[in-house]
Amino acid sequence: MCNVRTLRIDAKSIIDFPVQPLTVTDIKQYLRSKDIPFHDGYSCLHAPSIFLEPAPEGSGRENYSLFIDKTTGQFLCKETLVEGSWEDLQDCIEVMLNEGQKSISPNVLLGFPESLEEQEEIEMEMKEVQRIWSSSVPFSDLLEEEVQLVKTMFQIGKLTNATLKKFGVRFFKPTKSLVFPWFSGRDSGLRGVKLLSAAVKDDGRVVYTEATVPKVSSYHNLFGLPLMGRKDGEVVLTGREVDSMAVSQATGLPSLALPRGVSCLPPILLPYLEQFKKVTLWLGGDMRSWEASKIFSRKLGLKRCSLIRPGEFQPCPSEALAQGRNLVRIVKASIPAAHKSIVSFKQLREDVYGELANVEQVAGIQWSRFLELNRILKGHRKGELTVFTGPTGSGKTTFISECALDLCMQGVNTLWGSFEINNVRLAKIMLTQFAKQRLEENLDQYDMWADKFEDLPLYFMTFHGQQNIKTVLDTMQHAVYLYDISHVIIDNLQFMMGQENLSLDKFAVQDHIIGAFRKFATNSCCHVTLIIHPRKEEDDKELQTASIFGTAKASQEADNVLILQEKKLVTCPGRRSLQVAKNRFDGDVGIFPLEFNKASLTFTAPVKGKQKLRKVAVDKNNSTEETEEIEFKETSEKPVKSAKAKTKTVKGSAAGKGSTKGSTDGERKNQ
Ligand SMILES: Nc1ncnc2c1ncn2[C@@H]1O[C@H](COP(=O)(O)OP(=O)(O)OP(=O)(O)O)[C@@H](O)[C@H]1O
Repeated sequence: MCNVRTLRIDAKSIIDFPVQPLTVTDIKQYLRSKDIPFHDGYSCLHAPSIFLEPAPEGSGRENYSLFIDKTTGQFLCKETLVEGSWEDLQDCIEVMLNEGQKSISPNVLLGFPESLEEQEEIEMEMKEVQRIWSSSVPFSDLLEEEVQLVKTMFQIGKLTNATLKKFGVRFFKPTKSLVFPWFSGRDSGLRGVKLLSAAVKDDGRVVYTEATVPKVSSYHNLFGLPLMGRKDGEVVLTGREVDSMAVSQATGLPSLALPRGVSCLPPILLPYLEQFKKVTLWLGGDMRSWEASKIFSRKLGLKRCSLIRPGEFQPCPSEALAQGRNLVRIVKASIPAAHKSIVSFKQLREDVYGELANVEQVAGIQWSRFLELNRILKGHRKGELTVFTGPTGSGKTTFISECALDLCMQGVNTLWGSFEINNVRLAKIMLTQFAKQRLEENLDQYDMWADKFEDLPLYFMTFHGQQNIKTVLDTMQHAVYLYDISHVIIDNLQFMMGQENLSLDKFAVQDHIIGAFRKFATNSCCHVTLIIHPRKEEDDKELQTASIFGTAKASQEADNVLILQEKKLVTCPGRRSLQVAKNRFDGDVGIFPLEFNKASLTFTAPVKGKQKLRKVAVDKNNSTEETEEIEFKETSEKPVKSAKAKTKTVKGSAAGKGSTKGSTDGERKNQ
């Protein structure tokens, strides 16, 4: 039944996914068959909550607080905060109707027992949230010089104290962090905090780091939510808390910040955005934000979304405020997200300009371990299809694993379809490459590396062996919706061949499958890397594009063709090189040698000596004993580089080992 899971190999990390994908028609038909009224919203259907006593008939107070995601069927009752899968909801409705009731207690699902370990973790996290919050200081309690210093540090000099107060922002002295609270929309209870810290690097750059409690995978704060009025019909969605405050202060418009910026829009947040007839996405000032805003607007419903195109005069909101720009005018100049399929150059002209003016960003994410790939391919771009081949057993999986890991460590949300080797083996390879050392010999470091590894936006399909292409594509689509996946790796294509129509010849089947992946990559704005075996060649011959198994379709459809070349030299048996045989982006092709390191399974240099944990500097004067154990992610330079700070004393705080289950965005939290 379930096809996607995160690394943590336990039942809770599996997402319910029906083999037959759900359609909105199925959901509507079911609700109608049970006489449950509903409205058709933007991303969700709205129905009266079955978890609340129904309002007296004719009172007009019917509470449509149950939101059912039109794509997944996942539901959330905004009043009781009960949430769960479509199957859970159906079960609840059946039980309710069987008992002849008009509502059902939220405890049916709320009471779903978490494991003892999970309960303890949640409790510990909540204590940590409270501890940080109560030892943080409201801006009104800081001396004016301190306020100015903090504002300078975070480049928010133009934000007024009144705005900071309105959004409930505080300052946590021990780590010199801004504290953004996560208040539940329902009862204003504190559910979490995000800490933003600034540090000056040796070269004078200021690097901002973020930490959340609870851990980022279960931190679902739409910052600013308690300030929304029931009647507000318009919102400006930003990628950072400081941006939302800038928009709110300068325009007076309601504004919300996404918890993880441009990296994803978890569907669990969609119900909270249903009330807005107009959503303006102003996610930042670079091309990545622009791409993300186009992708997110699909989830939100294109028709109600307008996008702010980044540019010299339209930076991110906080920068616009700092530069004294007119934010009202920028919001007014936003462009509708809904586009016609035929466009004139007039409509494209700004896009073309954007590409010309931002050559580096358009080239995609840069590999940090494979500089030669950057030189030839220029970067990793969304929506492309890469075909990768190489002799049997030459190290294709091992190489692609490191290549994908490199991108994932930089915030590329990644989904693996490993049909040949199981996920535990694959994760072991990746973890070894991540740690750049043989962990078998350093088991004492396992937890430290596994904790960091778990924070990567990395997901695995649980398929093994031969699979049907439609099921695989449906699962990929589902994962793109849930996790904003932007890179899927399929290892390998041959595992999709066996299930197809046997009356067709195998080349036709393969062509059909390649066509389907191509279409998926383009339509979902997701990079697909497809491993295909080569046809049988003589052993000592180098492979070429024409050596890819099947017809020429694979290389025609691919944007990039990569070949792992193996030189059978007696003197140097492990010698491999990577050939870029096709590059549709700018045509550059080339080949470069790879050095394989058997201990770290990497094709790049392993670390020398023992790995050291990075420490986050603390203010000695202010450091209470429990100040350091907070996990930070750098946000300014490399978006998802996680460095964990270790504590002197505190046990079991949020960043400690196993502090939060690797819970997934789509999972039921049973709050
Ligand atoms: N450059 C290399 N030199 C020597 N051994 C390597 C090299 N790269 C990978 N290996 C080792 O070779 C084995 C096979 O690697 P891998 O599974 O990545 O190959 P593959 O090409 O994906 O295989 P298949 O063709 O079966 O799909 C692994 O044990 C791996 O550690």
